Amino acid sequence: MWPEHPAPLDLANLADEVQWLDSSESTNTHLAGLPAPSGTRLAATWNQTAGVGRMGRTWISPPGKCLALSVELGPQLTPKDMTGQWRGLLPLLVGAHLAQALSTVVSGVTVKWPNDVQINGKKVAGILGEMPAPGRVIVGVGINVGLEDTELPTEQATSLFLHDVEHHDGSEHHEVAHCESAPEETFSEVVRVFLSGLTASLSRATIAIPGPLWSMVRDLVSTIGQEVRVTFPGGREMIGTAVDLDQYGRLIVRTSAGATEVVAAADIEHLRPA
Ligand SMILES: Nc1ncnc2c1ncn2[C@@H]1O[C@H](COP(=O)(O)OP(=O)(O)OP(=O)(O)O)[C@@H](O)[C@H]1O
Ligand SMILES: O=C(O)CCCC[C@@H]1SC[C@@H]2NC(=O)N[C@@H]21
Repeated sequence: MWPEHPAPLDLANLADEVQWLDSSESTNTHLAGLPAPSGTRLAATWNQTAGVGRMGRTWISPPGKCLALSVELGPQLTPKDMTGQWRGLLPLLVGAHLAQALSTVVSGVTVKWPNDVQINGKKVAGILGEMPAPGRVIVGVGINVGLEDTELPTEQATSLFLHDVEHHDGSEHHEVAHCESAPEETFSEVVRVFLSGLTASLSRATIAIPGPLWSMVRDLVSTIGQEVRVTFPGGREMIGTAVDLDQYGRLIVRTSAGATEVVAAADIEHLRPA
């Protein structure tokens, strides 16, 4: 069972400043309200009461069941030009590292463009990048950890608990729980893999994104190759096949009439494999 009151995670040394919060309205908003840090700053809680999602939506986090974690990248890790290649690629890079970390305890993890992490096509985590002031970048992730099926906010959502990973010991048999360690220990390790991977990638790539990093991201984006419905801000819709990701993290979509559209911001629905 996932504990009703999970213990704080051990996030020591994962950022220059680490704040574990008993509760927070929104860990992103919490960090944005603090003065800019001189290094990286991390805030996390099991009890986020007014989580913010993409496009002003609500992020639902039942108490004790959903990890809310935000990191302000700080001067050393913030990409120098957030108007160019990084704008679209940063959320994808975060998603790719989170997918890799979750893959240590469950199989079938991919990234749905632009910013959802899914297990077998269902959303297990969402990512929200925000720039509260020029040069400040905060990346927030909400991970559905202990939700039972009656607690899922939508039919398209899932949780790690539903994949039996709360005691996972890192062995090959992802669907079976064998280990004696506390679920919080397992999950602290997942977060450690996620943040250390993200930090290492960012420290290698503050100006442009190296090709191998872009390829790593592209390989995890399950949207490529799918037939998709694209809904642009404003409501225009388009159906086509997502054929690739460009160097700016935009999705290339080809319609059946042969037109190609480069999509920078939109909601995507996977219809069926093309
Ligand atoms: N804990 C949560 N887990 C999953 N989805 C959530 C949660 N809380 C709120 N939602 C929101 O429910 C809505 C429906 O989720 P759905 O999986 O259909 O994704 P979507 O519309 O493709 O989402 P997105 O716009 O983030 O890509 C989304 O806006 C999603 O962000
Ligand atoms: O899929 C989405 O719409 C993005 C959800 C992002 C949720 C996380 S939880 C931690 C951080 N704090 C927030 O208020 N939102 C992000």
